[in-house]
Amino acid sequence: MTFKEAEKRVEELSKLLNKLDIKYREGTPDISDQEYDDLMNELILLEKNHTSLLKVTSPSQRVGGEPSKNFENVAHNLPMLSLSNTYDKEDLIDFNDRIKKDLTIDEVEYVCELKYDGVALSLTYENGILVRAVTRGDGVKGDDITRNARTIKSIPLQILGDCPPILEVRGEVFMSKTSFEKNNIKISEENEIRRSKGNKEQPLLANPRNAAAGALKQLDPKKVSEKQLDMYAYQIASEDEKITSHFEGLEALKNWGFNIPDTFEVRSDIDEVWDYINQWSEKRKDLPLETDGVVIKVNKMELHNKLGNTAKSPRWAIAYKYKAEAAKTPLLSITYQVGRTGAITPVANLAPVQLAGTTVRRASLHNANEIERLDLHYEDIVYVEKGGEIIPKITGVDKLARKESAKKVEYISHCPSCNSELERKEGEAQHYCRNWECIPQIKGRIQHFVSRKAMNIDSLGGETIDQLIKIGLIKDAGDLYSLKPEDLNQLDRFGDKSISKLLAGIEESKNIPYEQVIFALGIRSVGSTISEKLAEAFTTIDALADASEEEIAELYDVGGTVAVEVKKFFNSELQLFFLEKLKNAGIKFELEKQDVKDTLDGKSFVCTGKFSIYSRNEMHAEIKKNGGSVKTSITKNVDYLVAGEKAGSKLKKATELGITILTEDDFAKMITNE
Ligand SMILES: NC(=O)c1ccc[n+]([C@@H]2O[C@H](COP(=O)([O-])OP(=O)(O)OC[C@H]3O[C@@H](n4cnc5c(N)ncnc54)[C@H](O)[C@@H]3O)[C@@H](O)[C@H]2O)c1
Ligand SMILES: [Zn+2]
Repeated sequence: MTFKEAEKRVEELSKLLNKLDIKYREGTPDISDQEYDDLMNELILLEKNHTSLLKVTSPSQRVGGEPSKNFENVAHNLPMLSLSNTYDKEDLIDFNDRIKKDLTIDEVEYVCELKYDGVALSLTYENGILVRAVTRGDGVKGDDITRNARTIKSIPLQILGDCPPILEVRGEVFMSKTSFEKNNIKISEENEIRRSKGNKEQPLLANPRNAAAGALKQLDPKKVSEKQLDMYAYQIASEDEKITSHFEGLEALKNWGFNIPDTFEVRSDIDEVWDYINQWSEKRKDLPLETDGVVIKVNKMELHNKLGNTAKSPRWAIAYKYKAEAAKTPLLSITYQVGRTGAITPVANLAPVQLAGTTVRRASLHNANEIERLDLHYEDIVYVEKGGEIIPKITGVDKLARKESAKKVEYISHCPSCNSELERKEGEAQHYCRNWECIPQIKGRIQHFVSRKAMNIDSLGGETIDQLIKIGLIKDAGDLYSLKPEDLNQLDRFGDKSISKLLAGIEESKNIPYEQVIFALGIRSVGSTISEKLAEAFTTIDALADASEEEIAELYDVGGTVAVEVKKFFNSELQLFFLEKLKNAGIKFELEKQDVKDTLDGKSFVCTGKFSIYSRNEMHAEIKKNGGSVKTSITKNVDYLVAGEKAGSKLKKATELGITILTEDDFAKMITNE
């Protein structure tokens, strides 16, 4: 490579790495970590061979991100560095050889720790009290997020026992796999409500690391606490003569009350380090948090000082990273699936590739925007990664491998099943087929109807539904209730046992409670949470059918979109025909009364302000459980206003209208009949 070529490549790589950093921090990396690290290593090598090309602004010289404008920026006592990293055993051997040579010693003892996948945080304690928590930022200065850090349970606010008057501890803040899942379930549930109100949905958390970073930067400490973050400490960064080894440091941290996992170990040479790496390569998947490698640190503190740091990382440590669960494979074709609501989902068919122990053949593409975002072309080589979902995700495209003749993927304009023209509303991501009789939609509606959270007829599988539709035995789920044994005899591979099992399942579904029946109807925007709310408010199907749009929209957490969809459903001839069949079959179209007490005697309530005993949702649930109803706005028909702290305009209006005002205590007494 000539100097000119090297210069050009350095510039190219710097630009690319800067761009990739931004996408990575946003939680939507364009490429896998390993590929990023390969590009970084290429840059480092070029800069090493052509020292005049090395600029202080190069990505190779920079640590992490930038401090943000939302928090006070604080300079670190000692810079918070990154770690040099490798995916190869060879590099570990080189690392060990170099240390031995530099220090002219024969043996080096190491401590191995797992590399926790989160964000670095520095904690300062003065006389044992936590006074400051600062993020890594650009390595020199970071964000003061002390208030947020205090909400993390595994961060001690006060040190146990004796400690130096000034103590700086560094560690990794992370979101456990369980919290990550819980947080995403919560977002999905909240999205159901947002959707129902026609509000914008919140994106799901991309991965635990990104989620932890995002949570730490919330401005409201209460929001941080809700995210259930954790922290593992991994280093004492302040002077402490008593501590002569990293191992002793970790033990001291443990005794002072820090959270230290018991996965760290002392290893007496590099071969033993390699054993540790192998030992954890699979086992780490059972740990409560994501880890992406092993950090290998020289044990003796005195050697740390002798070895010192580079601009970006300490010379006494290295990270060995496990190869990411990502793969590269050609895109073969795209299939467009039609869901029960007519929504179209594009799915990428891939050349089979091994990923995290399974063979991957398909990946979800979500919608036209996603295809656009990836700038996907036919025959592209794509990167697939396995996240939390079952179906892997395409994270990027190898644009360098793209053939010049490759054509951009154009989204379909007509339904792949019935050929109706597709519709896409302004501002919506999804395309829809609007043909009611489109076969996959019929099948989807029936599958939804029999699903576990709906009518729970698990003896009816997808293939059987296909056959029943094909033979013409069913057009909708209502027809299931008139199926006879002799009808089912016509099905392939469906013996007497299967027949009686299916019929029994159908029969049992007549006991499914009303709120689940509402969900089973498959009204758009009506998920299981909304179904429960509708069932509580309109205790029979006729009451629901007769409810006005305003009455539905007025229900707490329900909103306009649901109201429109419910009305649309009950105004549709086709749906009325379907309902008639269900009615004749004896499906439960009424709420069972046993759970409802009549303590509140049908009175209506509005709740406003901040409460200390109940959350708003709990209070609403109590009202309904005790036979009252919940309204969202004050009118003269409201019986009570329960006013918490900072009640505001509703309190004023209620007072003007002479509505009885209750405190939270009054309310609690009322429902406990005190
Ligand atoms: N895919 C992409 O597009 C993309 C883009 C940018 C960065 N990245 C990835 O991010 C890396 C750079 O991030 P980085 O600078 O935070 O480096 P890093 O995350 O690879 O390593 C340094 C960090 O490891 C953490 N750590 C975890 N466990 C530790 C332990 N036991 N002891 C000490 N430290 C521990 C510390 O917080 C430390 O700051 C790159 O190497 C790359 O893999 C990927
Ligand atoms: Zn169609």
